Amino acid sequence: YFNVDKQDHCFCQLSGAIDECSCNIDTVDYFNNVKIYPRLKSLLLKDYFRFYKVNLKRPCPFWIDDSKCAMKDCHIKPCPPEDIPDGLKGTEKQKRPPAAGPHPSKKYSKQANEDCTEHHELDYLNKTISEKLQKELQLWEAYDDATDNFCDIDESDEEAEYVDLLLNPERFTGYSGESAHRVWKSIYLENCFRPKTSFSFNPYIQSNKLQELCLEERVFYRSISGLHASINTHLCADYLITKDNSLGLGRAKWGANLDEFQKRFSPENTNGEGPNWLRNLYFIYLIELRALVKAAPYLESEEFYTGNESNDWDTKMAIKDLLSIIKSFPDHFDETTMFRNSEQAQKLKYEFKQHFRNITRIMDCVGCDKCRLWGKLQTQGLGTALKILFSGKFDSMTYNRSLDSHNKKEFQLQRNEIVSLINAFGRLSNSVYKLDDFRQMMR
Ligand SMILES: Cc1cc2nc3c(=O)[nH]c(=O)nc-3n(C[C@H](O)[C@H](O)[C@H](O)COP(=O)(O)OP(=O)(O)OC[C@H]3O[C@@H](n4cnc5c(N)ncnc54)[C@H](O)[C@@H]3O)c2cc1C
Repeated sequence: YFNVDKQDHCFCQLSGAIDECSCNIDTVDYFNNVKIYPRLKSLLLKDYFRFYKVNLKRPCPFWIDDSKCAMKDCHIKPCPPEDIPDGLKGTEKQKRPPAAGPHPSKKYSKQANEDCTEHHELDYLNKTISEKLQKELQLWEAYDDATDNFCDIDESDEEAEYVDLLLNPERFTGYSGESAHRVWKSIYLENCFRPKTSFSFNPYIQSNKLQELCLEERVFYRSISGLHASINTHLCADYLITKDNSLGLGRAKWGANLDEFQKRFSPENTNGEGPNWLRNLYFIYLIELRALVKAAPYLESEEFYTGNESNDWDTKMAIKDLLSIIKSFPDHFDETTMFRNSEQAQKLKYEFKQHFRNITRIMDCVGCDKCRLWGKLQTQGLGTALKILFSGKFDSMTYNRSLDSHNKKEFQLQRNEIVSLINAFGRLSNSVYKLDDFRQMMR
């Protein structure tokens, strides 16, 4: 009578409070499945969010990747130019922020000083700025923006192309083996903070060692592990069911694969870790949810321009509606407990950012185009969320204040950052929703 069905193991440990947060799994399940998921599902069909600009040809900066994806379906179909809304073609004029090198002020400070010495009347505060200096200031601003970023931004990269995300859904691709493991290994081994007593021969981190890490380090690990859990949930939820190759992939049958899900997440198959990984999925969900509420004043004033007035208006209204629901969530993640004041905290924040940037670069080593596309999009989305939470630029926004153009400029997010943020959150929302399907299938 008390025997818990063995099949239910992935879920019986998945209840109660979410680590580092004050809310629990059931609250998120209900909030997501009933309120967020249906809204995001229709929002992500809109043109503004559908086209993502990305360079999938960047070589892996860390090793030579000679992998081949196991399936033909790994390939990406880039968008024919005529399918891209006119308004989006115009965004290419945005400038790529200079890559972090020496601060431009170093390069320009001598010149700037020379300009200033011309105005030496003692009390006179000259507020005019020469055209030349204005250009320099813009460059400084762009530099500051670039150093706030948690990712390298592809948008203005000359080789970047628009990809229609609806034509290239994230699902099972067969990408696995040495190449996939090398990417995950390198993420956990070199780019996640590691507990001191973790075994050097095991690149993966055991959950019972996490208490050896400080809060910020745990947050970093849980976010990455949550992203990994989300990717693997998707490949189980949208699996190639019909293996008959004669059907051709266009006509193949896709659907949920419960065995695959249990293989990846049941405690028996994962040394007890599966439920912790799923818990981390809820954690990253809360991180991105909080970022959205923090950036709400900015997003509410965004035009979502694609050149089609009525579509753009619908998108704007759908975003407002989504954000009003997100604001009603009772128990948001509290990022103010992180990176508190001390000099050491600043150093930690710097490391956090560097580690994360490295992870976004590792995405260029993913040896399957479709996985690379979604890997890049989701890490950029998470990077944008972290920038919103920790750059300090979004701290002083209040919900009631509509942003004037000056304010807006100060908090500038590029189109691709917005697209990746909402799509990445859409992926997490979809994973939480799909977990419920698996839960039902096990009953
Ligand atoms: C960026 C990226 C994107 C991918 N996208 C896709 C895709 O769209 N479709 C597709 O079919 N495949 C995709 N893959 C491949 C997929 O994630 C797996 O790597 C592959 O299916 C092999 O799975 P595996 O069981 O060997 O374990 P992997 O998922 O490769 O995991 C390796 C090891 O990591 C540990 N681990 C597993 N999950 C977690 C977690 N959540 N948290 C912490 N540690 C964990 C375990 O010890 C495991 O043995 C992607 C891989 C990468 C790197």
